[in-house]
Amino acid sequence: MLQKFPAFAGVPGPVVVIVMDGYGIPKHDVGSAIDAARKPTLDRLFAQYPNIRLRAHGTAVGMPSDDDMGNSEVGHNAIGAGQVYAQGAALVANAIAEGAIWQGGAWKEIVAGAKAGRGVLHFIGLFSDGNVHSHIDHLKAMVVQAKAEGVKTVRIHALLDGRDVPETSALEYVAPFEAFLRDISTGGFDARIASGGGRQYITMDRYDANWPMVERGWHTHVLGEGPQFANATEAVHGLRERNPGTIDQDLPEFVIADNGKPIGTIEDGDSVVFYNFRGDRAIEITRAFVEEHFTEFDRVRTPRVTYAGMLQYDGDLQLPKRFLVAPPAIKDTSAEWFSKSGLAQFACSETQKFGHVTYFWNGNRSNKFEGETWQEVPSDVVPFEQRPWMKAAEITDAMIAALQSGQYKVLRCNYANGDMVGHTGNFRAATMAIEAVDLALSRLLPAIDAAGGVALITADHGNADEMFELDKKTKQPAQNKDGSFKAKTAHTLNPVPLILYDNVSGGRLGLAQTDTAGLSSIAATVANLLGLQKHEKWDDSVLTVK
Ligand SMILES: O=C(O)[C@@H](CO)OP(=O)(O)O
Ligand SMILES: [Mn+2]
Ligand SMILES: [Mn+2]
Repeated sequence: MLQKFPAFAGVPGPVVVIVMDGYGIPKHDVGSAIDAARKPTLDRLFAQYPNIRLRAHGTAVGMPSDDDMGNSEVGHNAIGAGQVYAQGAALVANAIAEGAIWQGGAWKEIVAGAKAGRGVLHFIGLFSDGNVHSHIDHLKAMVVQAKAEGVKTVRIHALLDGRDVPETSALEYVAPFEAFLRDISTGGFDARIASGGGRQYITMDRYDANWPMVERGWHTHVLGEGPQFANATEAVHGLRERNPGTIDQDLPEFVIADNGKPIGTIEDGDSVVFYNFRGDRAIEITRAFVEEHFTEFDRVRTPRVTYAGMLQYDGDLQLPKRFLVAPPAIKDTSAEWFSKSGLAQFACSETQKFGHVTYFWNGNRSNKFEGETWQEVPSDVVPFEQRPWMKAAEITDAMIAALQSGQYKVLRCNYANGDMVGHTGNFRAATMAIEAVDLALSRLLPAIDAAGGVALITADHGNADEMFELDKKTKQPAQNKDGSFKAKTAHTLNPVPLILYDNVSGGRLGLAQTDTAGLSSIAATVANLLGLQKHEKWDDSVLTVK
């Protein structure tokens, strides 16, 4: 049990944490869909309620450097755990720098597995330096090491990004990498990109939102089915010609073939490394490779392979069993300790962010703690610029019902809009996304008042706050040749707000802006609002009490 907090007995009603995914505090008003949005509720909150800025990127959320933007995994881990752990990006980079990864049993089995079969090692993963799901430098190091250890053939299945990096930057990664592979393919070693496609079109679905994406990925990588090209550079050019205006993340699949024969189908006895370190978009394809009885789609042919994830993606399900680097051991999360303190908790989001408020929140674990209720609102399967309101209204309905039930003392939800629509690069839709969240808040907050509760309104990282690429030199929005601004689809480095919506303490409660205030300050702040002290492992609360 958490101890009583002497300074404050706790609010009479529930404490609600509202995460506005992808809502950063903009530095530039040009290109900020948040500034452009009409948002009377948020404007009123910023004007009338205590609010501070929280660090949500870089080392404040366990990323290797402060040049790394935040993302949902590290953000929700930090919010839920109240602690900052060195995250996958940092753990893998260190394991490679120190060579520990090559000493691990999993890497040895991957190499031995490939050598015992046809000598083929496949790498599947996100092909960029975004450092949200993966980093291309990790892939490069593994290819070099595989050659050094006598693997004969490497085949890479490259998921084009354009979501964590500029929207049409694929060739900046593909062309130099193909040159590198050509250079290293000497002395009987043969390494090539064998297949690929846009990350939002094949393979990298999450939270069971769109299994046909994964099925397309399987057909591409494993079975070698799809439009054929001579190499990946030509594939990107060719797919762009055939799909004008389509940005990298949405490009269709491609297969590299010699004389009509795919060069990289996955066969019995091969080894396969899925080299993303982040789990949400790695779990479904991993299941397709490792599950004996698999019913999500017809695999047609199921090669017997030695499979490893870069990390273990789900600690409860042990998925996958073989992994190259141990994931952060996230312990003593807020949900665990609120549960041990006998508090009933409610978590809600739509499919696209459901795992964020459950699995990431609870330290990459798919099991509930006692007293937790999770509610998923099914997401639409559409390009979200076409429906920027997404499921904000339905999430709000579910939250209001949970509040009215009187059953829950701690509630949390995530509104996906600012992020998912921000990733489309569509400025007008992103302003509507923020307006949808504002409207949702205007309905949710009165229900919190009626329950005698308070809310902490925050975000996990920025996105809609910068919808244009900034020129690297001038730091001003970059322009296309025709004078239009270059759309930006990635997250930002901006801080996020923390607003304390409190109509119950009579002005006793406030928030302290400290230099270290970050997403990991939220768990302790929630505890204090509940009249409890923080767990000793959690970072300090930012609540002030008069
Ligand atoms: O869509 C995703 O996978 C990432 C961006 O790569 O966004 P978020 O971290 O907000 O989930
Ligand atoms: Mn997010
Ligand atoms: Mn995002």
